[in-house]
Amino acid sequence: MQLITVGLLAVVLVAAFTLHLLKLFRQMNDPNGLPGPTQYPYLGRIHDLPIQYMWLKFKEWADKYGSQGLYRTEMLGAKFVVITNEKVAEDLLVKRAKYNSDRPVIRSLFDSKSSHGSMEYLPLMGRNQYWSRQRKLTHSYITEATNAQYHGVMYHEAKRFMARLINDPDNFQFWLEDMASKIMCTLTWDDPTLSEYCTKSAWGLLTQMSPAGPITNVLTPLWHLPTIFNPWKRAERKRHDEQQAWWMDRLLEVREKMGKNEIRPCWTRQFLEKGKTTISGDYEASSVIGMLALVGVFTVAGPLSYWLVTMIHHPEWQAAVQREIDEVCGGRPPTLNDSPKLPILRACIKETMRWKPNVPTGVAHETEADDVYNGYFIPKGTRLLPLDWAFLRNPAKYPDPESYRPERWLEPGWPTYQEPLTQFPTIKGMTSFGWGHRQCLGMSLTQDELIVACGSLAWAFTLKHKTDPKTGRELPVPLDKSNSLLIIKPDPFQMAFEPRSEKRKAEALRLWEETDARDTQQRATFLGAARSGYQMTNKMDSVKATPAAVIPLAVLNAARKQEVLIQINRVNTYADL
Ligand code: HEM
Repeated sequence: MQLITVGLLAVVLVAAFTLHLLKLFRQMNDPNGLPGPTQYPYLGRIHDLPIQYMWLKFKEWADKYGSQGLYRTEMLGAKFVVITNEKVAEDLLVKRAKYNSDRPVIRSLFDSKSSHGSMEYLPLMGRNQYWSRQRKLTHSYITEATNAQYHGVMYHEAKRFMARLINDPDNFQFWLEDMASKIMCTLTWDDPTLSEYCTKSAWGLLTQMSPAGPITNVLTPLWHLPTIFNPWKRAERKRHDEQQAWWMDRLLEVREKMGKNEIRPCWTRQFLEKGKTTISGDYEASSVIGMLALVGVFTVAGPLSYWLVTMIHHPEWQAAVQREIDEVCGGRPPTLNDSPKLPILRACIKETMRWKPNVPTGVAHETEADDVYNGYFIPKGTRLLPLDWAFLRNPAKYPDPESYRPERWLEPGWPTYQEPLTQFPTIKGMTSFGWGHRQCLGMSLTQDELIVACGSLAWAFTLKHKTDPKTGRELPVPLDKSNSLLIIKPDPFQMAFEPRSEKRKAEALRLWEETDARDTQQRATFLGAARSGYQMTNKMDSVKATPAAVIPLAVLNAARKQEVLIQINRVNTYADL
């Protein structure tokens, strides 16, 4: 071929590609479409959307383009509609929930939506049969636990938390997460000793699913590199398989203990006792129950950490909460029965969650059908992002939104004030818990746990800046430093937990010794009764003969392990999806 022919061909190709780019550019920036930042072919707006503190950039765009409560953007071909106004969220995610309740794929997880039957992560599942039955099960278990007064577990762990803070205050961040984890492990498997691994496992999954986690969540084509060149896929395979095996081990252990009548009421036992279920088998059961334990760790630890930060920066509100608790509870830590008489505590908790929301970007839904909203076309497959940071900083609803103002929940005249104060403020129904068919199932549990934990902290300690022993200066507690995972928490910082008096310190330690001794005694009595063949008679304690009690356990467990291996292999074959 002559040089001139090659030259001409190159010119034609470049011209064709340029025309194609121009056409794409025009389509992406259609003046009749939703407003939004200028989009560039293929890239969308990936080049200037920071991974760190992504919600701040989304909010900056909201202020510029979101006057109608929503705007559009794209990232490497993925279409987003960012929702910045509660009314629009209500219209799109609640009123049109029927076709706006799917989830987007998370690239760095195998089969995150369970479209191929992995059945593993309820909050990330598409709107499919697994999601539907697992949501029902999760909802009924949490509701039943609430009705059965699970609060005893919270009081017990809050007392352990206080004692740990007295004995080793510098390790407070670990104790805080461990408290949330122990509560979930007790409710799920009746075993608080599992907490450390459960927390580790929870953070592993959270990192893997977050845009700020593996680079393959943003530069998604990298995920498709062959496994041999693909460190992300290999790491995820290891994480995934370990997590699933651990969940299955927990189920098998409970079944084994049930066979010997040695397990107290917990969600896993509840599941195994029930004959009829829509859950397909042990693999799915261990996943839905395991996921329930995990999800209650990283979510509740966020507002609890921000409670510490907030109280240090607002000693006037800390003092108000302490006064209220002292008046209402007469020298003992608050319980949930006191809650109607503790509006200041509830207002400070709610304002902490408004001021420092721990899921600031919100969780994306995905549309399942083309739609037209207020004259704007929203194609099928668009990710709808309810930007919680924007909802909670709406100055019309929250005047002076950048300031911590618990009085907005307590004094008539504020747009958010609601009576009766015995019931309001409540965090239930906050935008932070999401929307429509996908709304969070853990709102009551979160509210109860925060009242018990934050109330106990205010009863026992004054939360303060720590003083640098060398300089005598206060160590800073930053207000705006956090990680950027989907569920955030403040970066590590130092602080002091000053017992409110020697008497209270001694009382906090005594309360822990008392509850610990009682728990040890109850467990021993239960085991003793089980080993002597005594059948528990109350409703929650009646363990019926289960298949595990009939089939030799070793045989059964080997069969179940096989089921896990088969399922894990199936999931591994999704690696190329
Ligand atoms: C401060 C605490 C929490 C916050 C801010 C929070 C927030 C959220 C959000 C934003 C969603 C997604 C909603 C949507 O897609 O519209 C969600 C879903 C979910 N949450 Fe929570 N959550 C919290 C605590 C909990 C707890 C303690 C549990 C359980 C023990 C829990 C269980 C769930 C479950 C199972 C889902 C999935 C629902 C579904 O996809 O159908 N959450 N949560």
